[in-house]
Amino acid sequence: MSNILIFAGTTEGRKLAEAAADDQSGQNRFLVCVATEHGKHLLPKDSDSLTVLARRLDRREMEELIRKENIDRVIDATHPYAAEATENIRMAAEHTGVPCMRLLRRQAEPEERHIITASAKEAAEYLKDTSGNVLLTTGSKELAEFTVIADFEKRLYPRILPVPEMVKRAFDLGFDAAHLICMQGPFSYEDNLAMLRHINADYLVTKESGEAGGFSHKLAAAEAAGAKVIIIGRPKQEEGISLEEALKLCGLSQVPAKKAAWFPMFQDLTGKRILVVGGGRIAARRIRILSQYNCLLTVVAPEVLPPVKELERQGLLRLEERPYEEADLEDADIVLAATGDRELNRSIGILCRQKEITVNVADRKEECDFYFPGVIRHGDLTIGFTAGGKDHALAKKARILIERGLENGLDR
Ligand SMILES: C[C@@]1(CC(=O)O)C2=NC(=C\c3[nH]c(c(CCC(=O)O)c3CC(=O)O)Cc3[nH]c(c(CC(=O)O)c3CCC(=O)O)/C=C3\N/C(=C\2)[C@@H](CCC(=O)O)[C@]3(C)CC(=O)O)/[C@H]1CCC(=O)O
Ligand SMILES: NC(=O)c1ccc[n+]([C@@H]2O[C@H](COP(=O)([O-])OP(=O)(O)OC[C@H]3O[C@@H](n4cnc5c(N)ncnc54)[C@H](O)[C@@H]3O)[C@@H](O)[C@H]2O)c1
Repeated sequence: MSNILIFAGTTEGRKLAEAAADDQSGQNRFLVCVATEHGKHLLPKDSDSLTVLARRLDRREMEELIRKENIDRVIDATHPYAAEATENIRMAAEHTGVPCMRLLRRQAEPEERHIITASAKEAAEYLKDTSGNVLLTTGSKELAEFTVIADFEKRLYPRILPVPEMVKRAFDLGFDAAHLICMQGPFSYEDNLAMLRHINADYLVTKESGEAGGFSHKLAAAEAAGAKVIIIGRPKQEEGISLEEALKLCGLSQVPAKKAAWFPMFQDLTGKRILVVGGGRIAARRIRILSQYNCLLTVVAPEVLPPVKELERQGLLRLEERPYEEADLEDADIVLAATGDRELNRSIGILCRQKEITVNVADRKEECDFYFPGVIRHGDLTIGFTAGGKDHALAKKARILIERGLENGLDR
């Protein structure tokens, strides 16, 4: 019999817990720790083989738990950005002499997710060819490097220590007072997110500072704010084992994911405030359909196709011919992100989930709360088509086939 302690809080942690709950071998007892009741809610119910504990533990409490429960092995499946938890788990395991494995999702190399540069100079060179606001968190020493950027005093927001020499250096270089963020860290995820939002940042520049510099908080906040991260110096990839390896280590086999199709729920859209961001081919196709459902439609896009303008003339929607702004989400009940800009669509999806607004992201099915169906209306009959997001052309083909069938008198 072995006792295994799992720190969960990620999809991988949940999958491991599901496999543990299904374990019929009688060989293992699993104790799964998550930080919150919400986290517990997402996990399987307690069973003979599994107990879930919902509480944020400090290092001492972790050690007590490991000793009290006679833990033989620890698996850390916390979030990659939860660097503090990972450090506590590692230390607690070390102090109690229990082996500890870090479970990590296979993810893209940092080079694919972020812009990695060798120096501040190189980061500045990169920014020269971009537009949008930048939160500079590299300190005041390298500020001069960034003055090669055109309009640097308008685009850049340096975060520097509230020390007279440093503030003076920034002024001497020509930075604008209204753009200086003079504060002493450490900065939490929330602090970073608030600052990125406040300055409407498209970029965050940071050094690869390791944990003392709050690096992971910056990355997580930038992701939530939809800001691209430029890292000076190459970040270390955390080492760890995969979900498959963790399952094997625990003698478990993965519970097959329940691949249920999505339920076709027909919804009353009367009076619902629906925001469509984008006015191209895809948006126009969806706007045309939505305009038949008594909802309050708003379309925001710098360029829209003629059919959308025609619907505006008919008073069926409000049209804002300009780029999207975050404030557009205020008051929306449902949002469709259908611009040609992947990063923008993605950030709209993230913000909507944060604000609990139902969202459809036309270029990434994984980011959708609902799929837009192919639609047929034939008298009182309404038909929606989906191929579960797996074969869009099939949904279209089926729609056309049934439409023809209806026209040819299938309904008689
Ligand atoms: C039903 C329909 C409704 C509508 O759009 O009005 C619809 N897609 C249709 C057509 C279509 N879509 C695409 C093509 C190009 C050729 C091809 O790939 O086949 C064509 C053909 C065409 O346009 O002729 C490309 C595409 N679509 C999605 C992605 C991203 C991804 O898969 O992650 C990409 C790649 C984009 C890229 O590369 O950037 C995603 C989604 N598209 C969906 C709906 C949702 C689930 C649908 C399902 O059940 O499968 C879902 C998951 C989310 C959503 O957007 O709601 C409509 C038929 C309407 C009709 O004619 O009746
Ligand atoms: N779900 C689907 O069925 C499906 C099918 C094909 C393509 N797609 C994806 O859907 C997206 C849109 O495709 P499309 O063919 O309509 O593209 P498109 O190029 O015809 O239209 C893009 C629209 O986005 C608008 N836009 C660009 N920047 C904007 C901003 N900052 N704010 C507001 N609006 C902005 C443009 O003005 C334009 O109206 C693409 O990402 C495409 O990959 C989805």
